[in-house]
Amino acid sequence: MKVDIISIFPDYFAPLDLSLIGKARTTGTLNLSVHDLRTWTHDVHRTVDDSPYGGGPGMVMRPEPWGQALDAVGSPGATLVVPSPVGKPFTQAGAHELAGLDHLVFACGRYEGIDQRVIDEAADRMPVREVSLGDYVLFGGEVAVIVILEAITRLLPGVLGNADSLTEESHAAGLLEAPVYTKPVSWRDREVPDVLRSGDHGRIARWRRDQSMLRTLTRRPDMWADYPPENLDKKDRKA
Ligand SMILES: Oc1ccccc1-c1ccno1
Repeated sequence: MKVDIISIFPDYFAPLDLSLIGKARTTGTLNLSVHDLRTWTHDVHRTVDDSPYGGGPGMVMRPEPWGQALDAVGSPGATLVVPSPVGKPFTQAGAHELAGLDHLVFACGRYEGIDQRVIDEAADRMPVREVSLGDYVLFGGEVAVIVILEAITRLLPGVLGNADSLTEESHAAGLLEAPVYTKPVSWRDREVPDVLRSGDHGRIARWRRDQSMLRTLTRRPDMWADYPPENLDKKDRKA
């Protein structure tokens, strides 16, 4: 997968040299390039913002640098991803959708945002996805891109050592994952549930499923409401 990130703070992405994303870059699974938006400014001050038409607080990112940056970085198969407070909520399903694409271009907005014409003009020549990480406001899109890119990269073939992790994790099957335990069996007078030490794999699987459903029902009633009833055994329907 080819990924380009455009930002006025390219150094924000130094962490993407680390851990499994760094390994994905080394192996070629992820072909990642980070670009400084100011590359496409031509004034002595390398200006990327200006005051908003109609007045109001703060500054707006100018369209010219963004237009030239997207011209330079884009490709016929590119999808523009713009983290934004007004975007569609980003979900695991969205991560899977983006992970299946060939080329992602991430635009990191700052200040009060990017001139709307940049998004509109881009949408005339490529798919555009405005995505929100949640109902809160950040300084800019850089942190959101790191989150989105991590969610995508772990879905790419060969990145996770054990692909089974992807099928049992939270949100993978529409449920929150069950609690996990490891050694020691007793810690500060708290014991690992006996069922997990029983060796009875059928019983363990049932216990984990029950725990997943209970967690989802109690912590995410919104997810529980969407959980397909056909996925529930008769025993569960009474829950
Ligand atoms: O608050 C933001 C500012 C810039 C870019 C993205 C965001 C945001 C907030 C929530 N999800 O994305």
